[in-house]
Amino acid sequence: MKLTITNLSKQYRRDFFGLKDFSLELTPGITGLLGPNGAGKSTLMRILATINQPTSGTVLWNDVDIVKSPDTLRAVLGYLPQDFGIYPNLNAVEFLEYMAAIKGLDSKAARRRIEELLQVVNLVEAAKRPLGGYSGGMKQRVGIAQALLNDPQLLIVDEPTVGLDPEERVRFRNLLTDLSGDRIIILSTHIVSDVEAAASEIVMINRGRKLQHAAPEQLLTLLDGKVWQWVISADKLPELKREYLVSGVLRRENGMQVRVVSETAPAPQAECVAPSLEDVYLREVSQEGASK
Ligand SMILES: Nc1ncnc2c1ncn2[C@@H]1O[C@H](COP(=O)(O)OP(=O)(O)OP(=O)(O)O)[C@@H](O)[C@H]1O
Repeated sequence: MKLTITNLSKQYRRDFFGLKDFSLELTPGITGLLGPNGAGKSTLMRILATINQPTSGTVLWNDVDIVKSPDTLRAVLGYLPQDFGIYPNLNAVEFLEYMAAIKGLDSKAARRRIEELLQVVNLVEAAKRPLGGYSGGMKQRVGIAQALLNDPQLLIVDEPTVGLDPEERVRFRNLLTDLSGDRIIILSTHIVSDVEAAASEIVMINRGRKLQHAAPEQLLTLLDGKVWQWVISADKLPELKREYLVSGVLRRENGMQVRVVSETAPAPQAECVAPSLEDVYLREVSQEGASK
């Protein structure tokens, strides 16, 4: 089972590409697609979900071209789009039955699958309540349930934690981890903590281009010996930000504890600390365009 993306580009205007020369090979497990707003994440996911067509490049699902033969992938695809709309007057069972019918599932098999899925997403008790009264997290769990109706081999979830409170976000992350098994899951987000625990591989993207693709622990090694921490007085912060990439600031009793990414010690009292994925992400996004 593999998804092979080669030199994929999507041109929106004469001088603007939403995605540019993007190549990637994915195998089972969770891949976190991490990038700021407007980076090109949805553009990529909509092409992979066979909703949009690329301007150039290819996507192969087990060596079959998904642009020429979209149905091969559609049969085994689950997709939770960013702007997933629910029907507020339907309850979860009615909604899932409706989605199963759209997907062409046999109604008896669908009923069994819906019962199973309501357990998986922990919505058995709320199953007969109208979706309009659900919390953000519950709506996203119904969204995942509809994406899982056909037991997909490729599951694409686009910014699923937007609008969720911290507890719901953790619950949703755990749910995805439980689902990983023998399928390819692509999870897009601009929030580092959404992917650092769950994803076995992370792809960083900005301005339509791939910046990095590696396991989280490999990415951390990029900044070994390059993250520094010390305390400064608050009035020195603007100057520090002009000169260095400041990846974190914490208020302390004796001033501001700053975290800085720098090749060499930025101050005599700066202590070298272990890099975080957030440091790597900020460095990649800020360095992009500059020479590395
Ligand atoms: N249909 C379109 N026509 C023109 N430009 C578009 C279109 N769709 C997206 N874009 C632009 O392409 C770029 C990438 O957008 P995309 O939605 O893929 O980013 P994203 O990483 O998913 O960010 P967000 O989370 O903010 O949606 C953005 O600059 C966006 O404005």
